[in-house]
Amino acid sequence: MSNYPDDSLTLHTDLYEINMMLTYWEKGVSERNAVFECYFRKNPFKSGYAIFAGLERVVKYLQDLHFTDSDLDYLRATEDYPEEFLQYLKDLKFTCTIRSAVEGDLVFNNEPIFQVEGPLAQAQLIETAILNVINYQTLIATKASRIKSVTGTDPLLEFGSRRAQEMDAALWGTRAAFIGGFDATSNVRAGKLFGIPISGTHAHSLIQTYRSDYEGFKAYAQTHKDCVFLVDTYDTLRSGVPSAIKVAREFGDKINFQGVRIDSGDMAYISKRVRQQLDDAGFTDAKIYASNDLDEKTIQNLKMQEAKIDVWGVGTKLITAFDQPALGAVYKLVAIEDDQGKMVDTIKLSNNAEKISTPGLKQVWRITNNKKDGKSEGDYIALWDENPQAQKSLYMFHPTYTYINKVLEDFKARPLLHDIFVKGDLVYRLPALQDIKTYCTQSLDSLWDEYKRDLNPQEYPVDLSQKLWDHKMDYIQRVRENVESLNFD
Ligand SMILES: Nc1ncnc2c1ncn2[C@@H]1O[C@H](COP(=O)(O)OP(=O)(O)OP(=O)(O)O)[C@@H](O)[C@H]1O
Ligand SMILES: O=P(O)(O)OC[C@H]1O[C@H](OP(=O)(O)OP(=O)(O)O)[C@H](O)[C@@H]1O
Ligand SMILES: O=C(O)c1cccnc1
Repeated sequence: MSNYPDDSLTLHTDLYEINMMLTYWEKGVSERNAVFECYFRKNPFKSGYAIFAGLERVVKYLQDLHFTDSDLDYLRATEDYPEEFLQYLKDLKFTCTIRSAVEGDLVFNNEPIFQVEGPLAQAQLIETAILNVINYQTLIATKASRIKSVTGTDPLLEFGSRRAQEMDAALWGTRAAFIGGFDATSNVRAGKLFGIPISGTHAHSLIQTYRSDYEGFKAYAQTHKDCVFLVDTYDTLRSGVPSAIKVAREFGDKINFQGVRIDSGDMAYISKRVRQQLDDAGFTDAKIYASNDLDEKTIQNLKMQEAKIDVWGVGTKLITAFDQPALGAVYKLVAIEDDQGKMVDTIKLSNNAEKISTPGLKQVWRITNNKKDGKSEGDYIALWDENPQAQKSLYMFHPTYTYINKVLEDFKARPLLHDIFVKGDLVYRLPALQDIKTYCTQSLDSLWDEYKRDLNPQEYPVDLSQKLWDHKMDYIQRVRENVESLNFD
């Protein structure tokens, strides 16, 4: 496929990032301190929240960030970069400070969820990979959480690998789904690499091979202890389930007859009939598994119809984020060192108020009310030198509709962005995946139901401190005046 001996992730970037690095390097600003922040503008799936995921992969990517000889050979062969610049790339060492939300935490639209501070050229280079990873994994963890919100305590199996957008998406999507609430995956590699429990039944091909449900189930039972039989190959009620029951009776204790899987038809009607058949045969503990293009809407609807389904297998609609294939997180420069060595905040204007970036290095504070079961009151974005923890009361107001406001007296504020790397050194201990999953559940418990409901959730407050809001308005004004004073004639 390639003439090059290695495939380092350092080139997993858009060409324009390296082109900008060249400009910064030629102009002597590549080592200036810069701050970029990553955020998304709308919660995905019209959800009231998102679940942050992707940090582990980003950490591994950054730990190994360096241009290999073959990366440089490739750039030499394709781009017209000066040799001295390639030498600069060769010597480049990652020295940025990274602050980030942690995996499994709740994150919301229009707040920084990942922050990079460090030499401009480096911070520019890593934009693409960071967005690539966080956009996808956060999207899938959120979709998984939405599906989990309707399945409750029913086991939830991830079946998406065959439909995912290629292998990386299958693997890391599965991990994100596990964080968001799935219990197990059919992807064996994800089990090996991440320790996610693996689970599997069998396909229609097994039955087709033996040409009858009975012979297929028998062959499986002769070779496996745990058996879940797929009963819809020919006729679920007249052949599939009766054959499964026959085999389960014949094998008795030799197998662990866990249940049957249905994969087509009207799953409410069929599952009820299947339940009756299993119960009548005395297999009251046998579970009914269901799969077939399921998502949170279908599952909720099936529950409403009192379908007798115990275990849910979900593939395509989860792993491809079917109803919203991109999160749309962006990476914006919010501050840069000037030629006097002083940090200057920057802004990106837009006609659309939502698209105007918020200048300056910031921290996001999650505000909880001590009086109301410790539930979240909202997020409060403040300039880095502010400390709401030290304040007696907190004035929170909507950044656009400022008449929506409240004053909190008895509150806690905890920072959302944690130090991950400090000047290139990893200072964060990556948690075990199970702990991330548990943390995700706890985080969701801290959110009022109004923000969690599937349909038309309330908008969770993501507010700016008064100081930051004033600062932003001041910048908008200043940039406008600057533009008006320009004269190109
Ligand atoms: N009772 C139900 N209420 C709502 N949706 C259902 C119900 N039963 C099944 N579904 C969903 O309806 C869709 C039916 O898909 P489709 O039209 O492909 O039918 P099928 O039964 O899978 O047919 P095939 O035999 O070709 O696989 C699936 O997404 C399935 O999850
Ligand atoms: O429907 P999804 O949510 O995407 O879940 C994954 C699907 O993959 C399998 O079908 P497939 O037709 O690929 O193989 P099979 O022969 O095992 O049915 C399985 O039976 C599910 O229907
Ligand atoms: O184990 C299963 O039943 C399974 C695995 C992958 C896709 N569909 C079903």
